[in-house]
Amino acid sequence: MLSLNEIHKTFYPNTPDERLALVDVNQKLEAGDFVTIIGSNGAGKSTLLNTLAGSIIPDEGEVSIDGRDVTRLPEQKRAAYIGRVFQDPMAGTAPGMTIEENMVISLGRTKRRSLFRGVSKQLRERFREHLATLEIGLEDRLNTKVGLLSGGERQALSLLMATFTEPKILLLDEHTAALDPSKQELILRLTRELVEKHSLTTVMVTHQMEQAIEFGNRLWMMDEGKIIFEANDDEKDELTVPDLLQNFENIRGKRMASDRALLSK
Ligand SMILES: Nc1ncnc2c1ncn2[C@@H]1O[C@H](COP(=O)(O)OP(=O)(O)OP(=O)(O)O)[C@@H](O)[C@H]1O
Repeated sequence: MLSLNEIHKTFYPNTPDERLALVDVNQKLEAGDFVTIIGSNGAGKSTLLNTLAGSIIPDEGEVSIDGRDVTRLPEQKRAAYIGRVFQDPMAGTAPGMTIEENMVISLGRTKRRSLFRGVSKQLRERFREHLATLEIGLEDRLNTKVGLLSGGERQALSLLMATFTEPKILLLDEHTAALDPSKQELILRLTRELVEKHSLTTVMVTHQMEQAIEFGNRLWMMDEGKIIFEANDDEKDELTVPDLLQNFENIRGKRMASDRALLSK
């Protein structure tokens, strides 16, 4: 359903600041696959996610979703296929608008719907039902401005907004990294529930290796723009954090340099 063919991306080519961000990335995901991505500092993880989202256009190669070449489809047009949750809880929602208005906007991303047409009783009920599944009481706060919510509540709402429209692909960009441990747990529980409920094809970047092992059926390890190691299904289930670190050393002949990964191990 998602294929990445010979993707290359270099920032500032042919200058002293040249950075190889993606080098010959070839991968395919089947519908319902959940891949976690780990790697060293500057390995290209964010660039890969941005390439999927359409905020970065690769220099070479092709991204296709369900057989459609979307390589050059701009981010706004690709939004109908893609749900995304960022590291910063402030990034996925509009603080000056209410929960209900934010949900209308996320619906509008996928269906042609005007914010100004008003919200029918039926739609409001649907929003309420979705919010109730989060089990944090947001269903009773439809008219609360999102800027008043806590970081965890806001990230839960971002996650709901990114998933209830049933995108083809869900991108999670270290989406628990800025939260304290109890809120991380909440967001991870909701991630699991929402991905299962909507059978979403999911790509999750994380610095926490245990999270990368625990979640999903596939794992990609990146370094210097390349996917240097992958593990699928049973093979992935058997992985441990020391295995991952050892694999990195065996393949690259050096230790994985990831400040955050090592700190959060
Ligand atoms: N907008 C940009 N302009 C110039 N260079 C960039 C840009 N974005 C990324 N890079 C460079 O591309 C390489 C890959 O960066 P990227 O942010 O994708 O890595 P990452 O794996 O997400 O890193 P980290 O885990 O440290 O956040 C790095 O060398 C980085 O400095």
